Amino acid sequence: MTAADPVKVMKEEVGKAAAALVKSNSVVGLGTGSTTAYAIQYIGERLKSGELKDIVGVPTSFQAEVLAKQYGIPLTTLDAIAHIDIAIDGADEVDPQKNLIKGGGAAHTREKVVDYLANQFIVVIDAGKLVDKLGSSFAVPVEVIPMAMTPVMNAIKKLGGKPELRMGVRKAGPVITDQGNMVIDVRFDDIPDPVNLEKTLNNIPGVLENGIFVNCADIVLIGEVIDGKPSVRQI
Ligand SMILES: O=C(CO)[C@H](O)[C@H](O)COP(=O)(O)O
Repeated sequence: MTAADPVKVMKEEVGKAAAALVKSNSVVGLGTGSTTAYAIQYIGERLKSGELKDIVGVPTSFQAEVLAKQYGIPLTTLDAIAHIDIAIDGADEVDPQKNLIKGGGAAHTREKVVDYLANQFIVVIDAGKLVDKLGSSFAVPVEVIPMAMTPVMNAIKKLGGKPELRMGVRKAGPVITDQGNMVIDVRFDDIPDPVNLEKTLNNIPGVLENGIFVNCADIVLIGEVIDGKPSVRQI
């Protein structure tokens, strides 16, 4: 028998813990990525068992929509609801102030809309996503409308960033977002002020949204494996 992948174990454990926080009669923002996929699965299982009743989901991506349908979670849109009670979403980096870099799945634009609207935003990560400073291990994803690609890249270089167009895997050419745009991944040697960088990037004409999320996460659930046993702690 092969040993279970510890990162997968952490993701499942933390996804399950987040799903347990969802209450009946609520509107739930459904995030994107492999960790949130477990939360969606367990929300679906709680619905199926009757433990959870009358919830509707707001998906943050095509992936979340497909998974929600697969696990029997009814869906709605932002036009049909007055608020979102809770959103569950992953992250690529989390700093001690609970600022995030998101967008590893190129879904950060819709994720930002849904996660910021939620009364409670729960971030689900494995312990490897914790960093002292944002940008230490992950580039900042920036969604750009295709005709503005070159001027946006030039503007980013002037800010000291190193931009790289995200390319598809098992697809020739760039990654195309759910909105039909492209993603530039930007490495910064240092991000001393994430609040300011988020605004500065979004002010470049042609940028739709970037993956820095500040002052937004309420709870971060962290999946860990300690002495071979999976556990979840929160900050
Ligand atoms: O921001 C995201 C997608 O745009 C994801 O939430 C983030 O990339 C984390 O993904 P995973 O849980 O697969 O590590």
